[in-house]
Amino acid sequence: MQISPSILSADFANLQSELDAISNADWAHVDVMDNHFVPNLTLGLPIVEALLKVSPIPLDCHLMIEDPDRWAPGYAEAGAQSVTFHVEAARDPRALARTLRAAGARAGMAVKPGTAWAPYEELLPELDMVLVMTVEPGFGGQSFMADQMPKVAQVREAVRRNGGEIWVQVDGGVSAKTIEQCADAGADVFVAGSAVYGAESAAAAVDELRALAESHGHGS
Ligand SMILES: O=C(CO)[C@H](O)[C@H](O)COP(=O)(O)O
Ligand SMILES: [Co+2]
Repeated sequence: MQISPSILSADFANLQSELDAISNADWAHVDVMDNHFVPNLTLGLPIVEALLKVSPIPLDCHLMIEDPDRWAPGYAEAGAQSVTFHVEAARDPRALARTLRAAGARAGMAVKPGTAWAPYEELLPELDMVLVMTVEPGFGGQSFMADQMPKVAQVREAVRRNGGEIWVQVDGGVSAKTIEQCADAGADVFVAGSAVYGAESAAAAVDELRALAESHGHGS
């Protein structure tokens, strides 16, 4: 069970200290948005390169961008430890996942709430993580979509069948109120932005979320 706080809800003027505040987390989730794939603009490769130099924990880069086939490899080459692209935007997800792995990153593939999982199951051997979005991508602080839990369970079942060590991540509206149902459905990596950075102590929120997930996990 791993916790990946999203720095989307952090103070962008003080990202180094905001990363230090979650050094007890497993990953720092970095939401890259390009104003095209989603109607919001955050940060890109130069900022990720700067964060990689100072982060006490590895970076989990969630690319909400058009043309990830072109842009995602640069994040892996820069040293990002995990790079997740959206399958809706990728021209050749299989080749892209292979390129990310060859550059030394874990390869993640994300599916939006309206995207079915079944057509992509055959890509599992190329992947280290599947991200099931539990909000429409684009903004932090949105309401959790419990109707995505059957998809989380479907992905977990496919991972079991595939036999690989593939993580199942949920992202969007994850909090102390919603994390247990995600763990019950089969998620094992939990992104939380507002629930961590909106808390009085970000580190305490990370510990609380991890304890809740671990008490409900599927045991892998
Ligand atoms: O990818 C994202 C939005 O597209 C963010 O990672 C996500 O929304 C985290 O924020 P919160 O926990 O506040 O929902
Ligand atoms: Co995200």
